[in-house]
This record gives sequence, C-alpha cells and structure tokens, in this order.
Amino acid sequence: MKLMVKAPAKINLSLDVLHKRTDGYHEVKMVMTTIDLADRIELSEREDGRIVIYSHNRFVPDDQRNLAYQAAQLLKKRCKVDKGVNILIDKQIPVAAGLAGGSSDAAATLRGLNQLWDLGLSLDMLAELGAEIGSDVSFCVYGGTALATGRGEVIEHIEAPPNCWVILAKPEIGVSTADVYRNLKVQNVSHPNVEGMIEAIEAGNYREMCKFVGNVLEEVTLKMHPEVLLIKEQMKRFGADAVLMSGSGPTVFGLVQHDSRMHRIYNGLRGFCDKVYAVRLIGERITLE
Ligand SMILES: C[C@](O)(CO)[C@H](O)COP(=O)(O)OP(=O)(O)OC[C@H]1O[C@@H](n2ccc(N)nc2=O)[C@H](O)[C@@H]1O
Ligand SMILES: Nc1ncnc2c1ncn2[C@@H]1O[C@H](COP(=O)(O)OP(=O)(O)OP(=O)(O)O)[C@@H](O)[C@H]1O
Repeated sequence: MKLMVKAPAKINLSLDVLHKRTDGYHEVKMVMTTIDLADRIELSEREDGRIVIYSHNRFVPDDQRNLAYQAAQLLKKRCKVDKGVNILIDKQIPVAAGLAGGSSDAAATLRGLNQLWDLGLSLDMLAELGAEIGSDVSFCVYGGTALATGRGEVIEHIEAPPNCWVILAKPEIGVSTADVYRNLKVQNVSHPNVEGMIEAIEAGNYREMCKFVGNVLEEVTLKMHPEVLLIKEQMKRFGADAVLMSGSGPTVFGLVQHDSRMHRIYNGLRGFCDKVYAVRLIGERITLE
C-alpha cells in the first residue's frame, strides 16, 4: 500500500523567549501558523522491517539524522510494528530556513504511518510522540494556527488569521537553530506583544495583526548574517504591510493583501534572493484521514 501526505511549512507571527530552562531549552511563547508551501511525502510499506529514506535534495539526510526517519523509528518501537517503510521526500520547503521543514516531514510521517500501519492513535497522541523528536513537531502534527508554549510543544489552537499573501525570501545561507538560541541574551531582549497578536487574529483584524509581528531571535540572526537585514529592508521598500524573520531564520516573510502589491514584492526580490515564494496562509487545522 502507498500513501501521500502533505507536510506544510510554518511561520512564526510572534516569537518570544521568556527564560533559559534548567534542561538547556528556552521557555517560549509563540504564535505559529501553517502556509501553503509543502513537502510531499510518499510512504510505502516494506515487509523487511527497514526504514528507507529517498530524497533528491542533497541537503536532506537519508539516514537516522532525518526527522522523518526518527518519526518512523519511534512509532515502530512504541507500537511494536514489525513492518518497515520507504519514505520518499519531495522537498519543496527550503532546508534550515526557519520554516520547520524537517519537523513537518516528521509530523506528516507520524500522521501517515498511523494510517498506513492502522495504529489508531489520536492527533494528541501523535503530537506527544512528536515532541520527543523536536520542539516544532507537535505543532506540525496539527497545523493550523496556535499559541505554542513550553519549549514549543504545548499547543493551544486559535482562530485562523485574516487571509493574506505571505512572501518568503531566503538568502543562500542555512541557520542552525541551536546556534541562534545559544547566542540569545534573554535578559536584553525587547519582548513582542504575543497577547496583542492573538487578539488581533481572533478579531480578524489584519492591520492589528501586522502591527504586532515580532521575533526575539531576529536580532541574533541579523548579527550573524547581515544579509537578512537587507532582505527585510527591500521587502519594506517594495510595500509589505509587515516584515519579519521566521523562527531562527534566515527566511524573511512579508504580509500583503493586494495581489498587485504581492507581484511587485515578488518580482522585486527575485534575482536579489536565493529563493522567493508567494503563498497563502492555510490557517485551518489538519484532520486525521
Ligand atoms: C525556532 C523555532 O523553530 C520556532 O518555532 C523552534 O523554537 C525550534 O524548534 P526545533 O527546530 O524543533 O528545535 P529542537 O530540534 O527541539 O531543538 C534544536 C536546538 O534549539 C535549541 N532550542 C530549541 C527550542 C527551544 N524552545 N529552546 C531551545 O533552546 C536547543 O539548543 C536545541 O538543541
Ligand atoms: N526531513 C528533513 N528535511 C530537511 N532537513 C532535515 C530533515 N531531517 C533532518 N534534517 C536536518 O535538519 C536540519 C534543519 O533543517 P530544517 O529544514 O528542519 O530546519 P528549520 O526549517 O530551520 O527548522 P525549524 O524551523 O524547526 O528550526 C537540516 O540541516 C538537516 O540536516
């Protein structure tokens, strides 16, 4: 049997860090939402019990380091599954970009294998397992829009944001999330208004939502990679209503509502950046098949 699963990318509309925890992780408070840029994962059963990863992208590991591999391994162990799986990853989300590509592949693999291996687990159970793989995986199991707290794995669903275009621009660098958190000086950050962002979204107020975007990790990545600031400035100049770096970066996103403005920004940034996309917010949660 074969199964196709979509693994959408996320952006962080607001990202605050409260303090460093004793386990080495940081306590976060962030608003995340899924966007219409997705990897496609094809799962097919293997009778020999092995997990085999296929991908055409040279930056995607094809062994235990792959988060989709870890997802399959975890399910196999916890649910005592003898079967194996071929995992074909059609990579559309840029790698190490701050868009949770690997985490979403892991989440999609959990959802897909739950169906392929007929395990009968709920999304909540899959999200709990996902947290063992990475902090962003729990959110990616559900998708949609949520307030994420803890180290990112405590999820409270909120309304879908008002619809708009999201223009993504990624410079030709990858960023290590661990390095960015390590270089963050928590005591010096100016905290974004996460509650303001949630209220704006719940009220369906696009202008207010644009006003409240903020990410404490931005300053850290900007210091390491000044080209991210150039992209931010370009996006603002071309007329985006809000501009922010997603997650630990380096991808910058801009929000706009009008098609004409979206085209202007998209065309203005192409050629200037490694990768540019114009996609819609998805906002709605994923349901089990
Ligand atoms: C930047 C974000 O993508 C925003 O959504 C997430 O906070 C990071 O999520 P992620 O990539 O799934 O992170 P993980 O794979 O769990 O952790 C990678 C590394 O980032 C650091 N890390 C991550 C999450 C967190 N709340 N505090 C941390 O300090 C830790 O050093 C960890 O070793
Ligand atoms: N399925 C996968 N797809 C992409 N990268 C993966 C995958 N599995 C493991 N990796 C490894 O994870 C690293 C980070 O890649 P990923 O694209 O998930 O970063 P990211 O978008 O910045 O994540 P996040 O936003 O959750 O911090 C890559 O350099 C790669 O070595």
